[in-house]
Amino acid sequence: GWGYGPHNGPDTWIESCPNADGPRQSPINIIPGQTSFDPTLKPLKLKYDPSNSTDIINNGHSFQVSFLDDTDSSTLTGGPVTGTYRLKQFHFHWGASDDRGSEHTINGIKFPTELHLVHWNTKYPNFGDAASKPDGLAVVGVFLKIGAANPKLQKVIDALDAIKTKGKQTPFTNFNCKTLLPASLDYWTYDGSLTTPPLLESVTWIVLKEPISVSSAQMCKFRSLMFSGDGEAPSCMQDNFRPPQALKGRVVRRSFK
Ligand SMILES: NS(=O)(=O)c1cccc(NC(=O)NCCCCO)c1
Ligand SMILES: [Zn+2]
Repeated sequence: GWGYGPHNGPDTWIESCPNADGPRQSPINIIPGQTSFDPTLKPLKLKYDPSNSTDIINNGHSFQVSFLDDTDSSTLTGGPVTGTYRLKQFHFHWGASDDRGSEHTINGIKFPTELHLVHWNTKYPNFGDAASKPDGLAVVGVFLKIGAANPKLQKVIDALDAIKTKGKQTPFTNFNCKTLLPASLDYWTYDGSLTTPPLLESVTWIVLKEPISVSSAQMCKFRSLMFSGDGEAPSCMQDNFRPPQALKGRVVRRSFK
């Protein structure tokens, strides 16, 4: 199946995923000087209930923390979206070294890792259905830059030992996602897609301008995960990012002057 290696990486995805060269693919390079301030954009409203987190899993492409999404207790409203989007999961993308790893870039600058908080539109019955609709998903992207160790990440980092290989999962309760957000919720927004196959063009992207911090040592812990499962040829989970895709005439709006 698809992956991030030389034989199954992003440049090969077009072979089995025709969306790969579609009109609204993600990620993109954001050029702040070419974005358009939109005064009609509302403030982003993120409400996260720590009791909704359930478990953390190594899915062979990243690790993700999943949430109970049977009520409106963890939601995204306002911002560029209409209606209510429920938090489903969050995950990260990162590099083999601190000089790369993010999927979105700013003026061509790569961050060492990028957090994705994935939400689905409650006008649809569930995530899977929403993922096939043009207004089905909203993903908040948060850049992380190298600095002091981020204590808010430590609970995630400490759980990684239990999910080293593909398919492993472990309970992960009472996690407050709010602690992973920067002080400012200023954002860029554009119409895009999932950044992994099936590359569905159903995502309203909301990329926060302000990064949060992560230390090099914490990044090493991310890189200790494996793409491979037990009994498979070992392969370190790193460079699990898709590079920026063509803008194809899309406008990137910003919520801040
Ligand atoms: N990286 S991302 O665009 O935020 C994103 C968000 C939600 C789902 C996905 N991709 C997928 O679910 N792909 C299906 C197979 C992935 C293995 O679990 C990507
Ligand atoms: Zn992602």
